[in-house]
Amino acid sequence: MTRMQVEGLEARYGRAQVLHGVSLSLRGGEVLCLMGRNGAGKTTTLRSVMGTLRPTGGRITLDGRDLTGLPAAEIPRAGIAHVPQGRRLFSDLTVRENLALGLMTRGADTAVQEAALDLFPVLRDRLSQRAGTLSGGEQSMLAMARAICVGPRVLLLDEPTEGLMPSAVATVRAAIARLRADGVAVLLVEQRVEAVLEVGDRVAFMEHGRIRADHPIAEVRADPGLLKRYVGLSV
Ligand SMILES: Nc1ncnc2c1ncn2[C@@H]1O[C@H](COP(=O)(O)OP(=O)(O)OP(=O)(O)O)[C@@H](O)[C@H]1O
Repeated sequence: MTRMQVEGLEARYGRAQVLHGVSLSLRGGEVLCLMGRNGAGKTTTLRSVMGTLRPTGGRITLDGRDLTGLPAAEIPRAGIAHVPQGRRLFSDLTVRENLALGLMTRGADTAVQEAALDLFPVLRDRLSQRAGTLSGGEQSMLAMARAICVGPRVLLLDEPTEGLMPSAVATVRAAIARLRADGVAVLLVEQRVEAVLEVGDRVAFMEHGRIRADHPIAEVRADPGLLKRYVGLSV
């Protein structure tokens, strides 16, 4: 079974150290939610795992293989896909072409694309449309569909439902549940508590570039003090 381990990850922007030894571990078929206040380092953690920001310390392993310091292009090939903030689609390329780039990453076959389109049927009608002309919600769904086309063992999602209409939010959550059932390990940065409680198995709370607490979802439900302390939310 898939297992990703992050140990003592450190990262900086220029002279400012932002991650001070982030450790977490994630298994296939599990959704780990990363929560914390603005600026806690959630996005930086995902970027450091993907190698788009080169970590200055620590180790990342996937099923025992050390991925630390690999060029950013190698990380998706190793099986970790990312839906970043801002989505980073190729806006001049069509929906079909964006998905094809996902498929090429690890040589997934078109059945994987069909499965992704089954999760986001709205994209099926827009395969020839340029990504840049999709609505914001459709772009978010395309970014997720493209990541699914990689055929990842681990999927990193940075606030995938941000700015979406309720119906699209439900579609994205259903997709996360499907991936989990298929044994994908999901690391989800999410601000919305109800989303975390619905799709999460565990919550890791970040503060000032460190993981301060890591709890099964049942404990988060039972102890609203955790959300209040680390996210400033009353539920
Ligand atoms: N490109 C950058 N250059 C310099 N500092 C940055 C850069 N990106 C982020 N930071 C800083 O690093 C810290 C962590 O940012 P990060 O985006 O990881 O936080 P976050 O937990 O994802 O926050 P949010 O919930 O607001 O998205 C913040 O203090 C932020 O200002």
